[in-house]
Amino acid sequence: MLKQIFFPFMHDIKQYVYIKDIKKVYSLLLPFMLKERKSYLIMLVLLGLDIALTIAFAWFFGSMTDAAVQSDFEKLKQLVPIGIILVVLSISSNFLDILMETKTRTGLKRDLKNHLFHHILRLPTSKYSTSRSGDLLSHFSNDIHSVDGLIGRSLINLIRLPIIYIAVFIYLVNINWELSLFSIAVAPIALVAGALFGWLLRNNSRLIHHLIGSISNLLTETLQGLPVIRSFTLEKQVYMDYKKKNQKLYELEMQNAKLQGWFSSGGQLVSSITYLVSLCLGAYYVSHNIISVGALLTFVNLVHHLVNPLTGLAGQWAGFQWSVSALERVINVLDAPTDSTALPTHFPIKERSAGIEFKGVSFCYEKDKLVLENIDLQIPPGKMVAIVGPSGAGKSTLLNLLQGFYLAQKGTILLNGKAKDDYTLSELRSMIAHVPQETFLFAGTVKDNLSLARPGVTEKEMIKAAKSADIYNFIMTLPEGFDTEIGERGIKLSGGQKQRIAIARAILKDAPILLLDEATSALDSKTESNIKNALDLLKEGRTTIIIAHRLSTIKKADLIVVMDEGRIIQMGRHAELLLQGGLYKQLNDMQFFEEKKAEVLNA
Ligand SMILES: Nc1ncnc2c1ncn2[C@@H]1O[C@H](COP(=O)(O)OP(=O)(O)OP(=O)(O)O)[C@@H](O)[C@H]1O
Repeated sequence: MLKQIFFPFMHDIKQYVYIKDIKKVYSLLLPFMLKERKSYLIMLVLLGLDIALTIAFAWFFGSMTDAAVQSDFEKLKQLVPIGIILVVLSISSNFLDILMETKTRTGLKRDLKNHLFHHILRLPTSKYSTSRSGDLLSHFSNDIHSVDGLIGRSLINLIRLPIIYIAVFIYLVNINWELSLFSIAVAPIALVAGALFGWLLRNNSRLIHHLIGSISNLLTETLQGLPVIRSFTLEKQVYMDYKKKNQKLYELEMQNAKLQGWFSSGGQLVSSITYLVSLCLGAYYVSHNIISVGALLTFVNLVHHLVNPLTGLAGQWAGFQWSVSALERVINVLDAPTDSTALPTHFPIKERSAGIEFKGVSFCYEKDKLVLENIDLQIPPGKMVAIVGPSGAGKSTLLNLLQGFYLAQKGTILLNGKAKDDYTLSELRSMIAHVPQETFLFAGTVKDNLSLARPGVTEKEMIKAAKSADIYNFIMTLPEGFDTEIGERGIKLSGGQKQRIAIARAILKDAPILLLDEATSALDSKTESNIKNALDLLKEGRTTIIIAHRLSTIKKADLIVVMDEGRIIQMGRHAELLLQGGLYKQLNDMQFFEEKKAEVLNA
């Protein structure tokens, strides 16, 4: 209550100083700073030396002037070597300071980037579906680079400026206390102006960092979706959008520049007035023999160290705010819980196959929107199960849960009788080879993409897998065979060729569980039947779950599971299900009719 009466602005001040945010950013930075503690220690020693040198130089100029005015050549001779020592010390400490500062700053940013990348790689799939890759990229390209205001020179300056202020003030009081008191009269003005400036700049900085993220999103999405942009003639629209955002960024940056300009000019005005008035007052004191000419020179030399720390400190504060607002965005990502503490890596699996069991599994991506409802499914080791059903029935979601991309809200999934969550992510994912609906190939050669399957894939194994996936002959027609570059995301290949390379990659993984999600959807019937034998061979002994819309490909499955609206509505073998009637028979009849129609039309 008393606090409210006597300090009614306390709440605002707290908000304005952002102690909580500063604590938060430094609790993130501290371990990285501690790693660079040796360099920081050297910088602190150099800081002490710098302060001593500042005062020593001022004293030196004053003494030289007095000796010159008094024609004291003996004193001048004594002062020259001191001057040389001061210059050598200053140059050496400056060199070492630049080296140490760069080392801490770049070393810390390197470690922070590694830490962020390590964290992003472990984020759950659900987090990726709510983040945009452009935003994530801008954390590396912009936000971490903006952290300079919290580390390195800026941090040392935040310590240096108040110390130099006090040291210089004490030294000046010894020369003339009236002059010194006048010189610090501007302190409150400079502090208030600096703080206000810092606050304005922080708000602006937030907007700029956010906008840079948004521009990065637009660029990545444009480059990834170029074919769509071209076919829908969206070039002009995208360009206008980009231009608008770029203009906004320009305006915000100009606003920042204006703020800095105003502040810097204000600072200059204050320091010039202080400087001039001290000079006039000093000249008056010299003319009345109160101080010597040398003392006046020392005073004038040092007085800007009384004004500059105040404006300088506020300038550092502004840089500090810029960095805090950038790091806040990084902290938002780092605050998100991860799937595992270690990065998943290849784990050698001995088993040839594995039993899978879904026990009362229910799942929703978004709250209260059930996508899977009470799924009970048992797949003995080495068996092949096909999942069919209309689009959106939840078939791929079942595979997502099995691979631990998402966690079921209810029920358990067992692998070889052991709960899926009791396996490490390395063990779980090494047990499964997955050919997803959308093939993703990396930029690089065919060989690069195939060797991702597992460590130590041999050339012989690669050729065998390529033959099984019916892609070997095609690879041999490429200019450099397996060493041919296939472009970003495999852009130089057709959909079917990409899919066959993905199948070859899954074959090479040699995992006990094989998941094929519409793995042959982009293939023509002839190619599909060519690789059918290979897939049959591959399935042998392994537990296979296959999602297919073309029912002809799954007739031989040990079990066919029919899904609709997140539930299993039918289960059995092909013939049994046809006898049962229901959705499976409807789907089958529809496809039979379509195939017949196509045959008649082609005849
Ligand atoms: N990441 C996600 N976030 C939110 N909802 C999702 C997500 N992925 C899928 N869904 C929703 O979950 C439901 C089931 O999707 P799923 O991909 O499992 O269907 P599917 O049976 O495999 O369909 P298709 O045969 O078309 O591939 C759909 O309604 C879909 O909109």
